Amino acid sequence: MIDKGLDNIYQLFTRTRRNTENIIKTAPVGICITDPDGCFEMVNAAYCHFYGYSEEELLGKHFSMMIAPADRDALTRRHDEFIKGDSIQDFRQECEVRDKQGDVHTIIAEAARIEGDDGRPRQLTFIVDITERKQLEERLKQANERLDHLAHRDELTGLFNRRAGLQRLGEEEQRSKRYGNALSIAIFDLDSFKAINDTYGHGIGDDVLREVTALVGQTLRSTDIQMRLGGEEFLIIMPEVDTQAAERAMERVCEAIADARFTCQQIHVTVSAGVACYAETIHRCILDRADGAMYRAKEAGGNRVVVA
Ligand SMILES: Nc1nc2c(ncn2[C@@H]2O[C@H](COP(=O)(O)OP(=O)(O)OP(=O)(O)O)[C@@H](O)[C@H]2O)c(=O)[nH]1
Repeated sequence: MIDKGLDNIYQLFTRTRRNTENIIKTAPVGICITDPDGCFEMVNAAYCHFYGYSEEELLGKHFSMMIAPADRDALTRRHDEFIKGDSIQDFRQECEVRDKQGDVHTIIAEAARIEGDDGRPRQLTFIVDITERKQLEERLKQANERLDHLAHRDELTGLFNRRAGLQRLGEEEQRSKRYGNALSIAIFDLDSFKAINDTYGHGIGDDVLREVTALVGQTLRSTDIQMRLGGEEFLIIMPEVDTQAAERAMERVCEAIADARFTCQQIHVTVSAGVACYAETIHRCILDRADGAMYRAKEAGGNRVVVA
């Protein structure tokens, strides 16, 4: 009677062990066990299939053979600390790995510390392939960046477009009002640009716009923001710059442009600029004041700066 009971328990124990082994073998996720030195002690079929190695090729080898070189040292250290440490019982990490063919995949590795039959700790790791999800995320990110670029940037010059520029101006005006910082703007426009288009063609006209704005960007401070209002008219926002400094900056811009020659046609270009400073007490919009000053610069013959 007693023997029969023990026999049943033994059968149950054997069946449970077989079931556990079968679950690990047939699990659709890659599972491995690494010893305290980081060498494979067990790999299941999904693990071997994912990496393209046979079980014999993996057992006894160090797990870092699959890790991308850039992550290898950090993950080996992490494995060793995880095996040694007693505070962290499990961890989850995203990393890049390479299969036998050299193809790169992104995986999420989730690990738990278990005790081996020799009483020493082991790392039990489950891996999930997230390569497709990562690629999709990357494509989505690029598409969003492109959309963002199209919505806020001028295609020809790469500068902020009118909508983004005016929004930025509104933000800078609010900041100036709140903190009492100086804020100047300048509007500049290429003189007789129509004649350039008419003489050299629209394509060269486009090149002139690109090259002139690039030169203006180099002449300004990195904190100044240049944007295209439309056509050959541009706005520069100069946060924390007073009227005199803004006037000097625009005179430098005018000079730099007049001294340069643009495109393969060596075209001489001049600009007219109007400068205005933000002041709460003046109710006329800063943009209109700069625009008015710019037209006075044009009327006075161009290639000059007028302060509103
Ligand atoms: N190539 C090119 N030309 C443009 C672009 N946008 C506007 N234009 C041209 O810019 C010229 C602007 O002409 P006007 O408004 O008469 O100005 P202007 O000839 O510079 O004369 P002033 O401003 O009085 O000095 C027109 O010929 C437009 O076709 C562009 O993106 N590329």
